[in-house]
Amino acid sequence: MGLHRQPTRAWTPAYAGPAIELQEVHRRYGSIQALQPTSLSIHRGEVVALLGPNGAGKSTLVNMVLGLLAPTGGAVKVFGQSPLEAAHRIHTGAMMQQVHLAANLRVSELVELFSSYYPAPLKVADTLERAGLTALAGRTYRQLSGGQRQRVRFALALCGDPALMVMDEPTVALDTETRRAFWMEVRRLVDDGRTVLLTTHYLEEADALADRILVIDKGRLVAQATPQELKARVNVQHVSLRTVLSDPQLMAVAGVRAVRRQADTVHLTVDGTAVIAPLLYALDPALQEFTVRPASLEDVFQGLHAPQGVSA
Ligand SMILES: Nc1ncnc2c1ncn2[C@@H]1O[C@H](COP(=O)(O)OP(=O)(O)OP(=O)(O)O)[C@@H](O)[C@H]1O
Repeated sequence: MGLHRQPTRAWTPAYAGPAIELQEVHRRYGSIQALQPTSLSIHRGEVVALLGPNGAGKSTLVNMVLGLLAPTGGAVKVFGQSPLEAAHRIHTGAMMQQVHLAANLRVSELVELFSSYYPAPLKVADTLERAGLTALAGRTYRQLSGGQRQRVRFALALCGDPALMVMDEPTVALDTETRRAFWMEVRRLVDDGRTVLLTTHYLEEADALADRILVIDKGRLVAQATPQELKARVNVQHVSLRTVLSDPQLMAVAGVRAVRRQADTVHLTVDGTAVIAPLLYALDPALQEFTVRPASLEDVFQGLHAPQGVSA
């Protein structure tokens, strides 16, 4: 309902500058340059998604923001302080992929325990509610499913009432419904001025959540844009079908940019805004196995590396 939400502003750091600032930050592991020199600024109250494939450098960047990893060079500032100092001052909450928690403790006990580490935690009942754990409060951690455990990790990151929430692939194994509920909760985090930095493989997630998407590939920041700007750059959809139509006939259909065949299936790259099904059915009423897939992360990278867009 939101009516009972408290304006929990006691944590707001006095510093008025950006929540996160990276200046020429880079990180090397031996001969591997995991992150090229990168400069960026994340403002307070912003939700920023770090999007990129496996090994792109997302966790490296996030770990440096959390002070878990030192940069090889450059400066990281969180609320104008060193990341460790910011974490120490309880400005930062971290939801990481791997955490080991006492399996025999109940959910409510875990939240109480973690809350006790902080000087001004949220009320345990509020934390449970915001993480969707109220009904599971009496279960032990051992009894929880993977998705439910993820919600516990979210609760433990939130319970200290941080100004900045950093989340590494927070929804990776969640079903669609739980993922959407989680997105709403993240939007709620920023309602009262929190800043959110999260990593994801899912374009859809970045689209639903982020004010700004940072695309990272092979350790390089290759784009910074709003979801709208990014999608406009990859304005394609993918259509598959079985049809008697020839390649020239398909290419002549409005919106079709490219045709590719794989065994009996035809794959079309189509303008993102085109409504193509009626046109194809008019030409081949017997067509089969028509499926549409929206633009993927793959397309984002293709679009970024080929500014002219997809061509036949
Ligand atoms: N401790 C380490 N020692 C050596 N190389 C590492 C180490 N950690 C990461 N790397 C390398 O640095 C690069 C970036 O890794 P990073 O974990 O930041 O990527 P990521 O974008 O988070 O990937 P994923 O989506 O798979 O989690 C990769 O090439 C990875 O193999």
